[in-house]
Amino acid sequence: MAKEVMLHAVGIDKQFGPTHAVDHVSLDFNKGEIHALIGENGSGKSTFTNMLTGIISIGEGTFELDGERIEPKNQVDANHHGAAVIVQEQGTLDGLTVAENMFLGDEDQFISGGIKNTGAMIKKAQELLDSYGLDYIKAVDPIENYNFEDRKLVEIVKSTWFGPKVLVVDETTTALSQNGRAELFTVMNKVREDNRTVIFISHDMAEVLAMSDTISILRDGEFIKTVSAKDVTEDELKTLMVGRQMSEHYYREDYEGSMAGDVAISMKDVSVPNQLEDVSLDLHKGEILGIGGLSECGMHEVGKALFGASFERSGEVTLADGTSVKDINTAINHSIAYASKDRDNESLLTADTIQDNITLPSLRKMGLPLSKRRQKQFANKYAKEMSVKMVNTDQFVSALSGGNKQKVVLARWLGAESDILLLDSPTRGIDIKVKADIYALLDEMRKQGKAILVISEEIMELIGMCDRILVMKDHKINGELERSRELTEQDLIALMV
Ligand SMILES: Nc1ncnc2c1ncn2[C@@H]1O[C@H](COP(=O)(O)OP(=O)(O)OP(=O)(O)O)[C@@H](O)[C@H]1O
Repeated sequence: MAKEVMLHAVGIDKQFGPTHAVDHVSLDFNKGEIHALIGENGSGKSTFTNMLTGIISIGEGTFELDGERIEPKNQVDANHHGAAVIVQEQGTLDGLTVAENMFLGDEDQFISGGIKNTGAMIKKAQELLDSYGLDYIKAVDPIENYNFEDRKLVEIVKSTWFGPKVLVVDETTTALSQNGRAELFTVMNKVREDNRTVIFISHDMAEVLAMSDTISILRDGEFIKTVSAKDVTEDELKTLMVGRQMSEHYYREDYEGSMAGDVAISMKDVSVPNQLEDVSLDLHKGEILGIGGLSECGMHEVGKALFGASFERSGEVTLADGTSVKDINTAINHSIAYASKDRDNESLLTADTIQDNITLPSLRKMGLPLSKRRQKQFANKYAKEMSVKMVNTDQFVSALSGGNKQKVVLARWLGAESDILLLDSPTRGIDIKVKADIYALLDEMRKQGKAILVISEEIMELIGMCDRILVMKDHKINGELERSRELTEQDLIALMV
């Protein structure tokens, strides 16, 4: 039976100054399907869907949703027309409760006689959270009480409870752990079963093939092709995205024992309330140490604790020379790099330029007086090394695509020539081509004797890149696995649950 079209996009176009982000794209999305939109970083995926969901205005072209032409003025307006989005970065606002975030712009339903019935709003929000199995999240709490993943789960409820006709899931999976992903996939499948539509943006080709019915490819803002998921392989998709054949190599290929040297940094009996309980570990020079686990296991706090960025930390973090790392300043002064999972809030100065972001921890090294020309050369060198897709380094970081922001974070620490790298979700939102480059870079740094910690939700990344993997459960280390050809996803999962 021929499928009915849910969303008919004709000649959709957007330019940002010299950047032609979306170039006259015409595309149909059917009812009852999960339709993946794939392409390299900066290929225009988010710009296309942001026009549909009211985050930015439409440059040119028309969207017809279920027979109605829509031109959303903002996200709330888009919701009212049946288009919703779960964004790549933080989609909830500080300073509001969970309930207020869920009904932001839609509070009218709780107002009668000019008075807002807050109790009714909290009750409805809690009922919705409970119905998604998220009863541990309290509608009445300030949203700041919750971590990045929980806030994403709130956003999933916020974006779907009213049954949107089209739901955009923009590179959300990599912000979630295994159980968070399962929750998201349940929601996506439900949208499909209800004969509505999901537009699914992801850089994980295995996930794209497993989840979607149809796949459309964008390259440099242009529409390339739509294929049926059952007729295409991962390699064919990669070739379509990149425009040339990709090499087979991806992860490290050596399995002959680790080259690990002396301990570079260690943590002993470190506890952080509700996050870590008596965690001890050694990170050696010349090794990549992986940390994995399910959400709430505390793994993201390990990076923060080592970087001196935890609140209320007890226990010791010590460098090889005996220095105790108690705060961020000490960490930076001793050449420690840290990339947070919450990129926009904790890793980047989004209101500053690419140059400022890249040079920040290296300014002292450049010496006084600070030469503008040197700073520019420095930023250019490392932005180029990470293939940041940009107009130039004077561009604001806020104007970059998600994956390109992540490249700026990595360019900064590459430039700082840090000896210890603490990388939380280092390839989050990064396309396959750059991912391969980052893996090669990590391997090179390891060979140079740098100590590298990789905290990751990507089990294959941990298996493929790490010399050792510590698996966490309930805020403690639950087991250690050595690098081996025989290691499987199941070995890690068994220690996570
Ligand atoms: N507000 C903006 N101002 C200037 N340029 C922008 C802006 N938003 C996006 N761009 C540019 O438009 C292009 C497309 O970006 P977009 O975010 O749509 O890519 P994407 O395919 O979603 O990438 P990613 O996979 O990294 O999320 C990029 O070159 C980006 O730098």
